[in-house]
Amino acid sequence: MRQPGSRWESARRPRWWPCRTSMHPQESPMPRSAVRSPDVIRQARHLLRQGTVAMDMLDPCIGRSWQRCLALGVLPGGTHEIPRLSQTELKDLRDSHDTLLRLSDPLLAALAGELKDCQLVLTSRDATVLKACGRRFSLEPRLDIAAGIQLDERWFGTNAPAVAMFEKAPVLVRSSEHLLFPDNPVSCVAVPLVDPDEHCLGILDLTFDARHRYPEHYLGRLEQVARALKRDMFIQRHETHWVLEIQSDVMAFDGMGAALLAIDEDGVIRGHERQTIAVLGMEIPQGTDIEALLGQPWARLKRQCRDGAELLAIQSLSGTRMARLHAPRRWRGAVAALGRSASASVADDKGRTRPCLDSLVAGWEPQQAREAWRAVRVLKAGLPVLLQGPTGSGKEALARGLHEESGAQGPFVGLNCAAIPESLIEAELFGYVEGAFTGARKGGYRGRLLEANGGTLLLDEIGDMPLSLQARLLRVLQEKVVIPLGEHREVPVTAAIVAASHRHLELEVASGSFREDLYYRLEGVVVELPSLAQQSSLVEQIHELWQRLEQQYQRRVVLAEALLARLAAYPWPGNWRELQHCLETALVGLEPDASRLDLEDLSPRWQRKLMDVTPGSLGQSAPVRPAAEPSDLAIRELTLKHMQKALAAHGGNMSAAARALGISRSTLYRRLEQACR
Ligand SMILES: Nc1ncnc2c1ncn2[C@@H]1O[C@H](COP(=O)(O)OP(=O)(O)OP(=O)(O)O)[C@@H](O)[C@H]1O
Repeated sequence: MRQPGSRWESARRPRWWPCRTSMHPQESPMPRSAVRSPDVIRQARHLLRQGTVAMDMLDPCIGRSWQRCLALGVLPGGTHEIPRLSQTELKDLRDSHDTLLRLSDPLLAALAGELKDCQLVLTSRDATVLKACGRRFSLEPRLDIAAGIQLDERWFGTNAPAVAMFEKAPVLVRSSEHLLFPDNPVSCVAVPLVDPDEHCLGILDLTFDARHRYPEHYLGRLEQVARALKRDMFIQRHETHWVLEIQSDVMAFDGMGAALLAIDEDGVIRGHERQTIAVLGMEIPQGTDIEALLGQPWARLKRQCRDGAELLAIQSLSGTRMARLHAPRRWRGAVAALGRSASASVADDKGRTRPCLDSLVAGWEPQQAREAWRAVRVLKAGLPVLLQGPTGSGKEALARGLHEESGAQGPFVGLNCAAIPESLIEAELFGYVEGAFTGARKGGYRGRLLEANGGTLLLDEIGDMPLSLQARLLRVLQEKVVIPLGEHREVPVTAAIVAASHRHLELEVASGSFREDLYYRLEGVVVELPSLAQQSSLVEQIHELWQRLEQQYQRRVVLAEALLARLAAYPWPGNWRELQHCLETALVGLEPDASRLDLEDLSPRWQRKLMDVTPGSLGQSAPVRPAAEPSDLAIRELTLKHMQKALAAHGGNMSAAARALGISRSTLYRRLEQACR
């Protein structure tokens, strides 16, 4: 384990230039401005040919690299081949760096989209290229930087990933400092990527035109990415905890010098990142109470986070600090990462995020939404509710939302009455004892009703339940007891029942296929789910769904405005299911490095469908949804969302966000101002 203060702890060093880690006053008596100038480096190369590394003329980390190369006999003028891994070796290497590749993917995709004129290179811990994307500079073929090439100094001489690996610090290598290839017109910056324990995972490198005047900006951007990766890993490691990210400085919002604390539900600190001690200027023993540290009620901080006030001002020993509270995964949705309320969605056990009740009813008429909230209260009181709506309108999603909102401690259990043969529904629902019938499981089966005890049972497509079972179900609802098949005694049922159907049950009653008495028992609260075409804020809803998908697939992709407008104008006959399928396939089918989704990126079938619908023709294509006409307000909302998203994706950097949106910085300012008016 490395000690605090080791060179991996890049975020603790002051941000000055050049090569802050390796600069040592005694080593470089020349004025700082002179070191690294092309003339001085030329003189140093001249001396190198005579076997001397002129440390006083070079940036110290470059000087050390030249010394290593000299000792290895790697000298300018060589034309040898540079080793590359075979496909099998490369696959093995990539497999052994799986975590790095997976976690860095969304960050690199965003960076590649932002820095189009650069080449972005991710290497292994020993500087072998795992992945290269972005611009390709036309260098000699043997220098072509592609996956599998080994950038070890033994072959490649001085280069940024290898120097960063040795120095364990961010580095800049200017074109003429590349020992073997001084005439290549590219400079490079590289940073080590480390995990929260300061273990090196790999190196991130950016190669760019040597004429660029401010290479340190590139280095700063890479440091931000390295920091974000480390933070994401910490948060992921503590996914059941709250993570409080405290900025080192009240004015700093880039997260570079932040302290990270993992806190449990009761406010007890369960872990912290190494640099936290330095940032807060104090030891933090495990088990410390966060309230004692901050002098602020923990419950209030959590509430603020749930209410969406993610950026918090907190008091610490050294004064006011800005902090960000990340909710545990149970609460966290994609939106949380992008600066919205953390309670808009919940994650299921497969890591997919699901909308919560608030967000499910966001586009509904107020009266319909009120019924959904009434249903929560009714369920809490132990009475059944009925959900009715067209296929794909989200009945099951709503049932889950009601269950979560009701605060039930037991599980959510579903039974689709249309999906199981009539002969099996009875056993599935009511359970049975061992030997109750031929083929009964050894030990019997509790049945879904009892499995859901203390929680919620969704009886989906209840209109398909056989009439004979409807009578038994009615008894369960009235008496709150069940008699499993082959059993003689009654077993209490404490599950709340949600029934759902796409059929109009009142009509089914009239036609005799649904029992009238059961219908009356269920119709106390009927929530009618609107079709997607009847919902008002479709733009917003598509946005939220997109963010959830981004979270699920760990990608950051901007949805082009023109495409979003078309999606919002499409009538979606298959409702949420169709919309979700369209967006999900679009996202997973997108090139791994793409950072934006346009109409042209969709499958030809979807392109054709969406081409036929324009926001202008919306009135004709979806007459039932006049509210979805892209009003000024909707367009303003859409624009604001897009800009906010781009800003969040680029850590608040206006220039980078403007570039990603394809507009100038001043236009971005102007549009933000207009949208917020
Ligand atoms: N408000 C919503 N926001 C985003 N996705 C939703 C929403 N509602 C439903 N979905 C998604 O749409 C799909 C269909 O939803 P669900 O199964 O709940 O519909 P349903 O009405 O029960 O369908 P069916 O009548 O065919 O059983 C699911 O993948 C669900 O996650």
